[in-house]
Amino acid sequence: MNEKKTAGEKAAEFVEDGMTIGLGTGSTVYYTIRKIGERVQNGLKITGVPTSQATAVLARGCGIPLADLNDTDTIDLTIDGADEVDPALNGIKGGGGALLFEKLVANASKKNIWVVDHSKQVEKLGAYPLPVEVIPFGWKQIMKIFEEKGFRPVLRMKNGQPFQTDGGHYIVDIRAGHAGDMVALGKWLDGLTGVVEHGLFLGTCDLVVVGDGESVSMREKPRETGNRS
Ligand SMILES: O=C[C@H](O)[C@H](O)[C@H](O)COP(=O)(O)O
Repeated sequence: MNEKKTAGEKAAEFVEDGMTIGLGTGSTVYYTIRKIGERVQNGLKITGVPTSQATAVLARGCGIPLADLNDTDTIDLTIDGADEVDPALNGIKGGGGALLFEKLVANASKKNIWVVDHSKQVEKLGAYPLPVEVIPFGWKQIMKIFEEKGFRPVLRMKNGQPFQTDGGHYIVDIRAGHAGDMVALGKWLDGLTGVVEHGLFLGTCDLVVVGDGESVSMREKPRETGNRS
């Protein structure tokens, strides 16, 4: 069973006529975008706000009308993937390098749904390498800081060159498992000069749709979960 497909397609059912929809990035939301595209061909009227160049290409190919985030007042719903999700629906994102645009779109959205296969569910965040987007100038200085903290940083590469995000930045993947308090880690990263964004999405997700074997399950954010960051 393709759990990414079942979860991704299920989430497309939340899209309603007239909505502005944030379109996430990755191999799971791919199926959501394809399904939304089918519904658009059958008369659904929506506007999509893509979170990456790859998603813009995919969505355009599916016939989904697109708008830039700068030309969008409110996004009704964003559907996106995730690399890890904990029981409070906090997560790590950015395995595909789209975290900065994804966070901007998510923060502008009234509701956020994540689509994942069952392997992405974890009790505690941090086993998955946490992507940190940094400016290319002086990136080695930031690596040093991460090394001193025991985060074992790795500059993400592609075809023998540093991987470049759609925003023109680099990604440093760090091992954050031992950090414990992810809120504190997020705040620390927010305050580091040269760090543009990080892949901790805390309090962002309202509903997760999980592909699990033959079935799909859904979990809502617990009420006590704090503000987005
Ligand atoms: O930068 C990429 C995004 O955060 C993706 O949504 C995330 O990596 C999950 O992707 P996938 O569904 O391909 O596992």
